[in-house]
Amino acid sequence: MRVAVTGTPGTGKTTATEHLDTDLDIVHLNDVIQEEDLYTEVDEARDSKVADLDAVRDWLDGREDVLVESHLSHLLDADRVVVLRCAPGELERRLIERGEPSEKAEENAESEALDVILSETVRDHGKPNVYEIDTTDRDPAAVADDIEAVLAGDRDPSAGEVDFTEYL
Ligand SMILES: Nc1ncnc2c1ncn2[C@@H]1O[C@H](COP(=O)(O)OP(=O)(O)OP(=O)(O)O)[C@@H](O)[C@H]1O
Repeated sequence: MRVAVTGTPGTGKTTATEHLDTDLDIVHLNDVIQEEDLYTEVDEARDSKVADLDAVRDWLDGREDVLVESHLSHLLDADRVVVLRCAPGELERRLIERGEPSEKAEENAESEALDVILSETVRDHGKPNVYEIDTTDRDPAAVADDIEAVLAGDRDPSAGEVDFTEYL
């Protein structure tokens, strides 16, 4: 089984997946992209690298029973996709606290309010394979418990129930 855990930067994918108790191999994809040079170019303006998704797919090919964590993971094949959500104000606060520039924090908060990643996920994977989890005001261990429920098949699919449009 391949599970993707996606969500806007700051929703807590890395932190929550570090708390998981699972037999799946956890792939922190952004680290792999850096370490294995799986990018096509460096975006100087955003101080980030543009991932080479074909190279990422090749790297993942043949790896069974993985949980792939990244804001890009929903762009890859997966059996189930977990989309972590966070209220935009709290998301911005988390990113600033992590040391991100305010522009980047604001941009991500707006993207979260607009459901960008959720929409892409539903478009590419279909609603029955999507599991939305709101992380606002929840600690990482509780979020990890919810992800474990998805892995165990104990949680129903959901998409669009979290509504942050009041922040727009
Ligand atoms: N449930 C939570 N409650 C409060 N703060 C959290 C929670 N989860 C993560 N954080 C904090 O928010 C920041 C972002 O978390 P994290 O790096 O796990 O997000 P991410 O979604 O993996 O981001 P990226 O896509 O950039 O890797 C970190 O400083 C982390 O300590």
